[in-house]
Amino acid sequence: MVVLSQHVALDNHLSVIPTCKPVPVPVVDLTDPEAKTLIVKACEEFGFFKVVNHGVRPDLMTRLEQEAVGFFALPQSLKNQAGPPEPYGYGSKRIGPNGDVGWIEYILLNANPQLTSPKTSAIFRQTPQIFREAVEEYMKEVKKVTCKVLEMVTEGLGIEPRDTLSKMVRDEKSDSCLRMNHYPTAEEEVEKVVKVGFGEHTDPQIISVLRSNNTAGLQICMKDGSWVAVPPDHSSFFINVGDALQVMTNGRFKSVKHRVLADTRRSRVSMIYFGGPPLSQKIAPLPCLVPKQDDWLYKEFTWSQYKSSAYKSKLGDYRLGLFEKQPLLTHRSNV
Ligand SMILES: C=C1C[C@]23C[C@@]1(O)CC[C@H]2[C@@]12CC[C@H](O)[C@@](C)(C(=O)O1)[C@H]2[C@@H]3C(=O)O
Ligand SMILES: O=C(O)CCC(=O)C(=O)O
Ligand SMILES: [Fe+2]
Repeated sequence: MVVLSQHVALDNHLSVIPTCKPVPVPVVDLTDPEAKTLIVKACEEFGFFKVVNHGVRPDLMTRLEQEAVGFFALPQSLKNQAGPPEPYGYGSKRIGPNGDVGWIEYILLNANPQLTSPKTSAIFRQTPQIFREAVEEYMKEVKKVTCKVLEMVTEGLGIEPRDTLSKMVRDEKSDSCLRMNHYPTAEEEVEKVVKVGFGEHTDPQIISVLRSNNTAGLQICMKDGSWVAVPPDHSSFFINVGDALQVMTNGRFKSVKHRVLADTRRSRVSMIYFGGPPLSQKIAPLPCLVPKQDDWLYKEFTWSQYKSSAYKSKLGDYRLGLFEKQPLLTHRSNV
């Protein structure tokens, strides 16, 4: 694998990074009786894996992709009517509220259909009814995959009841969202060096379920700090462990750092379902995994507290730092 060198500043805001070689990632067949064991192993080792035999119809995935491509092909002035995102709506180049930028345009939607915002309505005003239908149907299906994976996680870890995690996503107040990203093609800046589409970060939620077209670009960070390219596969889902799951497993699962580089020949279109808990949900290490509070690496917080602090952070910040417990001093009687 090519060792990555330092980022190079470009126009003061976009970075360029040399490419790195693709490596195979763990693949889990959801119909395999061993799936839950393989999922736990992948979450411990990588915080990332690919899922096949997930049960979502391919035509549903391609329909949503086509509709998203249709939206991104609209005149800029029309798309801008649905932006800037707050945080839902249409965004271009700017990611989040704190100055992050990327070679990207996107739509961010709340997964709860009752929580529409003016920006979200503007997206659906610009697009045919079939777009809204494709979004709704896709979200229903991808939510099932999310819950199935979470139930395999709890079973694999011996957590009871098995819906301990999935019920947070199934809850009608679950704070899940759907993001559709479009990374236009980008010329090579210098030899083998391309633009950053989405800078390195971890996802805040429980798990993220990603589907993309067959254009490369996604990279994940390994435990030793090296970056590896994930070969795209338009018929599979890629699962990321998010910060909330890292906390609930007391750090046994790692929230995977990842990023997207723009491709030089083809545009990339991805859609990611972020499975999140309700705002009032308390997040802490699960007592059945870590019964003694003294052993908890994190303080308890609500998802609402975590979200507010995440939205004050920059993309690449280590957001869990604020919620880590100070290591206990060993007991000394005469101090
Ligand atoms: C820079 C930011 C964008 C983000 C909110 C944040 O302040 C930090 C976390 C970012 C992230 C990463 C994963 C998802 O794409 C996202 C929707 C999320 O929940 O956290 C984005 C946020 C965003 O784009 O609004
Ligand atoms: O577009 C992708 O492939 C990944 C994007 C991502 O990491 C995100 O939206 O949080
Ligand atoms: Fe992400």
